Amino acid sequence: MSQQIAFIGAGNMASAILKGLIKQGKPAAQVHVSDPDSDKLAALADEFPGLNTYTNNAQCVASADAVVLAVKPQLMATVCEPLLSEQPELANKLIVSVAAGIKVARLRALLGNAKRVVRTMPNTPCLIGQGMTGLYADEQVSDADRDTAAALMQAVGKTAWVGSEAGLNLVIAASGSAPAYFFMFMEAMQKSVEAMGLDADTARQFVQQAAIGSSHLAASEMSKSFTELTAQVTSKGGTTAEAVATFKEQDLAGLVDQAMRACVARAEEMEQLF
Ligand SMILES: NC(=O)C1=CN([C@@H]2O[C@H](COP(=O)(O)OP(=O)(O)OC[C@H]3O[C@@H](n4cnc5c(N)ncnc54)[C@H](O)[C@@H]3O)[C@@H](O)[C@H]2O)C=CC1
Ligand SMILES: O=C(O)[C@@H]1CCC=N1
Repeated sequence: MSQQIAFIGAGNMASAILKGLIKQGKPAAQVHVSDPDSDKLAALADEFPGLNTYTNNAQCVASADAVVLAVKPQLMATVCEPLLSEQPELANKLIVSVAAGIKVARLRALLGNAKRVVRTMPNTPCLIGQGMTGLYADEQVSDADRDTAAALMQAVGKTAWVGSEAGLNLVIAASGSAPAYFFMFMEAMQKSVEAMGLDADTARQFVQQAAIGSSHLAASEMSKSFTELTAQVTSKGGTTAEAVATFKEQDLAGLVDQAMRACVARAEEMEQLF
């Protein structure tokens, strides 16, 4: 990929993706990033000599072949409208959005009826190259552009296409927002054993390694369902059975379902708002 790639916004997601790209061998000189926060830009420029940094979005996209929109959804309209008026060529470039809740049709409307729009939904494990990104594009987007967008996100983890735009909101619930659920669960486990007497560092170490080991085990045993993997831990009349029974009595699955549905509902609401 020898294209010039521009990132609008130098926050968590943009910096994760651009770091992944450069670590994979893309010359920093082919990467452009803009943000009003010059401290963020300076930190990235220190880490990646040759990286092109800007506080002006229009300058950032001027020579770009592909533009990654990585600002908060609430800001998308206020970022895109002046950018398009200063750089009308933007409408002809490949646009890759990482924003939740901004549909392709809305992005096209904000970007002068741009055809080449790909929506993506990454997650924060992209920061360490362990991300998972869902991608969606409609029939107006060429295979070459799809490949470019997927290659960008593959710099920071795995990717999968979803067949419908509504499916991307389900990816938000299952993956984009999901690190927060796992961290909350881990925190609740840590706090509980701390309250029962384990020191905080030891508690975190055990909970964290249990999570890492469990997810690696699940990934290495793809033929086993999560139910089967749970059964493998659960001795009849033993300790796990008591914990599992408590989760079932308290309807953990129902609670998770409610949270996932609230997440999807907010994504749908954002589609109307922004
Ligand atoms: N954080 C997450 O777990 C995920 C976030 N996303 C999406 O990624 C997008 C960015 O989120 P984060 O990276 O978490 O946010 P962030 O707050 O870390 O980054 C946003 C960046 O945009 C910059 N910015 C603000 N105004 C700007 C402007 N006018 N022009 C250029 N840059 C401007 C901010 O200074 C900040 O550095 C959002 O749309 C979000 O929906 C998608 C998947 C996961
Ligand atoms: O909370 C959010 O809206 C973004 C999208 C997925 C993760 N963070």
